[in-house]
Order: sequence, then C-alpha cells, then structure tokens
Amino acid sequence: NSQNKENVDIQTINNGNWAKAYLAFGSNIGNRMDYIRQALELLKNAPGIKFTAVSSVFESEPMYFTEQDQFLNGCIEVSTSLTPADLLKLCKKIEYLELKRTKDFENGPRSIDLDIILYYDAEGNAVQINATDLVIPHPRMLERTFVLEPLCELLPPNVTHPLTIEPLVDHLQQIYDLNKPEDVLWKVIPLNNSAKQSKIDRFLKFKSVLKRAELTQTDNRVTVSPTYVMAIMNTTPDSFSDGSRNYADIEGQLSKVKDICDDVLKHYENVIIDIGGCSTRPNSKQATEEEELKRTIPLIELIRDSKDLPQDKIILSIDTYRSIVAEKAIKAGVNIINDISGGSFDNEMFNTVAKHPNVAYVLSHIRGDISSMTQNAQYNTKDEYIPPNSIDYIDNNECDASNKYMNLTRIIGYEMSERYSKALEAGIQRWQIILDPGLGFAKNLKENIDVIKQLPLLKNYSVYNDKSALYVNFRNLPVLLGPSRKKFIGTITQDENPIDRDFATGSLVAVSIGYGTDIIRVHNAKECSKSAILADTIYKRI
Ligand SMILES: Nc1nc2ncc(COP(=O)(O)O)nc2c(=O)[nH]1
Ligand SMILES: Nc1nc2ncc(COP(=O)(O)O)nc2c(=O)[nH]1
Repeated sequence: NSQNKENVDIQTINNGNWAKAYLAFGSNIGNRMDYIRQALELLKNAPGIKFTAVSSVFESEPMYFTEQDQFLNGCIEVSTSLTPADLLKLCKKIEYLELKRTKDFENGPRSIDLDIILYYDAEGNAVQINATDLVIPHPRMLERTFVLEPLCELLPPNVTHPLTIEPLVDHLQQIYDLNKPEDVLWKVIPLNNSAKQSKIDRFLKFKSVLKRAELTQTDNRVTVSPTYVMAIMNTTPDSFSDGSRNYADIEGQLSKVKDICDDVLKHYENVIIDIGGCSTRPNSKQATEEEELKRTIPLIELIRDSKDLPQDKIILSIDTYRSIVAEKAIKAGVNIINDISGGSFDNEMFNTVAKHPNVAYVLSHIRGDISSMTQNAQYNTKDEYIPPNSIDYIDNNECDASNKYMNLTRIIGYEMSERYSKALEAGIQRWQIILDPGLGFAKNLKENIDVIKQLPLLKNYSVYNDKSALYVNFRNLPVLLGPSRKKFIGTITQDENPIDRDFATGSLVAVSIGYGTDIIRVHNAKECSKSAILADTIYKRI
C-alpha cells in the first residue's frame, strides 16, 4: 500500500535498520500480571530484541474454549535482529523453559502465551510466512479484539493488514459492529497488593465503546463502566478548601476516612482516597518534604493497618510531586501516585514510578510551577475545532510558536504527549497511566471550561511527532478531572469561600461525567457521590 508524505509509514517508525515485530501476550492462570511482567522482562533482556512499546492490559472473555478463567491480554512492539523463526524460538523458550508453561490442550488455560502477530523487515515490508509451526500475519488476529484493540494503541490508523490491505482499525470496528458483549474488553490498571491487603488481583477497570454523538454525528469512544470517585483527604493546615485544622489529630482523620468509605461505598464498589500533605493552590507556600512525610505516611499506615476498614475496596492515592514521598507512600501501601506536575517538579519521579509497574500514575498537564503556573495560562486558540489535516486526525504539530494552534485540546494534548513519551522512556508502562488535563493548573476560566467540554477530543487525541518519530495516542487511557471547589467555579457562582462551592461542584461532577471523565476528584465525597451515581445512570449504563 503506497504511503504518501504525511502518512506515518512503518519504515520511519522502524528507525531504519532492524526489523519490527508485534507480539501478543495472554495469561489466564495464577497471578496473570506477574507472568506477563516476567515475560516482558525476559523479552526485554533477550539478545536481538529492543523493546519499543507495550500496550494497555485488557481483561477478556476466553474465546473458543469458554470454560476457563478470563485472560489478561495486550501487545508488544519490538525492534529485532532475529528472523521470524528465531523470534518464535525465543517466545517458546520464554513460555516453556523460563515460565514453565504446560500446554494441556488447544486454546486451554495458560500461564503465558506469546504470539507473533505481525513482522516487518528492515525495509518496512510486511513479511508473510506460512510454515507448519509459524504463520505470519497471525491467522486468527482479525477475529480477536484482545489482539486488535491493543494493537491499535501502538499503530497509527493508516496501518493496514498485509493480506486484506484494510486498516486494522476498520477490522476492529467490524468486530465491534457485531455487538457481541464478549468482544468488548475491560481496560485494566493493575494495582499492587501491599502485604496487608488480600491477595486477589486488584485493578482499576474501565470499559469503553464507540458511541455516535447525537449532535455531531461523529463516533467517539466513551466509557460505559462506573466512574471512580476519588475523595480528597488533605492533611494540610492551609488546604484552601476544607481548611482541616485537625491534620495533627490522626485518629480524627481515620474516622473521616471511615465516613468517606461509608458515603462512597453506598453507591460504588470501590473508593479512591487521595491523601495530600502539601497544598498545590496557586502561589501557596510549599511544605517541606519532611513535613509532607510526617502528615501523610503515618495516616497511610494507619489506614492500611485498620481492621475495620474494607481494605479490598479502598484504593489509596498520594497527591505528591516528590519522588521520595511517592516511594515511601508506596511502601506504606498506596496504589496510585497522583502527581499534579506531570513528573516535571522532581526528576526522579518517573524513575520511581517505573520501579513499581503495579502502581498507577496520574500524569497531569501543567505549565511552570506552583508560583508561576498562573502566568503561563496563555493559549492562542480559536473557538472552532479544526482537526489536524493528517490521516484520521493524527496531529503532527511541531511544538514551536510559529505553529498556529487551532484548539486547546491540540495544545494540551501535544504537551501531554511529550510528558507521556518521557514517562515511557523512563520505563513507566502505558498500563499504569491515568491522564489529567489539570483544571486550574496554568489555565484561566475559559480554558477550564473548554478542557471539560473537549474531553472527548482529548480521549481520542493522537500525534505523530516528526522529531522523535514517535506515534502516541491516548486510546483507552482513563481521564481524571479535579474540578472540586476550584476558583473558576466560584467566579461563575460568585462564591468567594471554597467551602460554599459543593453544590455547584456536584453539578460539575455530573457535567464532567457527561463529557466522559473516568475518575472524579472531590472534597465532599458524600454529596458528590450522589451526583456521580446519578450521572453514571444517565450517561454510562449501556
Ligand atoms: N480471551 C482470550 N481467549 C483466548 N482463547 C484462546 C487463545 C489461544 O490463542 P492461540 O491460538 O494464539 O494459542 N488465547 C486466548 C487469549 O489470549 N485471550
Ligand atoms: N490529579 C489531580 N490532583 C489534584 N491535586 C490537587 C488539586 C488542587 O486542589 P485541592 O488543593 O483542593 O486538592 N487539584 C488536582 C487536580 O485537579 N487533579
């Protein structure tokens, strides 16, 4: 298939010398995530292999032989100097020798399965093989959403199947159009089991489908699974909204945590509690690291030690931009690092998160730092959304001033895609990442409103960065919004005092869910959970 200039062709992605292969992994026995991580590690360290990208992880219904447990599936992109036959040998060695897989019968349960799906030679031409032990392209890939969905996270929409010459995204859509529920996957974010928690696999789970928007008659991927409520537990004396004076009274905080759990678990199966020991209000005085640790670690330990809290329903998050605080909080039992700085305030943050692949990471958009972000809120946008002029809306903005940006989401999306690429370079896995466009961080009233209204665009954003030859899309990445009690609400509702903004925040919770947010971060968990469950009932039940 001929590729014209602005198309992204495999050759340019393929850094010119080695071959490029796409593998699919699957596991449905034991600690599936562990098997997958071990297989990735073995692959990464194998001679003749260069890891270039890993997709999200999905939970899928077993196909063909359905009397078995659900699988975890995903895809891997590698550069390789191995021939297809040697690459197959390596996969088998990893499956059977290293990870002691036993194959009882076709399509039966397995600890790990590594399949070669596609293989492109050094010139970027798709290789076809039809041997008894190896068929490339994989003969059953076009009937499997658990292969095509992760593959479409790694490959731009113009990449076609070598035999059908049809775009992979179209093959995937054809399966979805059959409307078989078992084909719709759960996108999962694996969460660590700290010693005190039950041993079961823990995940954040999101299910999305393509839905035609009545007004625009365009198809957008929308989430149809329940929203996660992230309840704010600020332990700072000056946090601008709940002014909790009782940050030193740790028993008092524990009882507040109990109340939050009661309030949210009345409507949801899980509750995320976001513990913050250092205010991030614009121009606020920053607590020292030592002070932040004192305010947060003991509380995390107390929560995780508490016998009368529903541990397997509580997901703990720490709101910090400091890598040391993040590391200690993970040891104390948090599952999510919520970093408002997108890893830009502390050069060690990405490396720290990369060491814990079963800890989720909120990658937020910001410009400048706590004291300078308000001056950085200039975005030269126009109101109408003019999509990028390349295939299927792949942006290719060079991030220089000369470019006439058309739209806020293209600016924020591009800037987030750069942080995303840096995070992956540092070894963070795509499956760990939650996106947050950062309401109130280097944004004025108009931008905050536009961020919410353009959420469907951000969730479908993709960019091919000419400089880094990197294709990035945000497909299946969950989005978190934190509108609660913020200044832009007070400006519109004329509520000077943040504590008076809860009712308005409740409205904004519903609006945010309507525009597709997957996680909502709120102060008043009791009242906002009601807004959330109401909005979920309207917008998210298919
Ligand atoms: N959901 C799901 N179902 C499955 N059924 C059969 C096989 C066997 O695959 P093979 O034909 O590539 O060995 N793999 C899976 C899988 O990975 N996920
Ligand atoms: N992920 C995320 N975290 C945040 N932490 C603090 C604040 C500032 O608000 P607060 O001081 O009321 O917590 N806002 C966010 C936000 O919007 N997103």
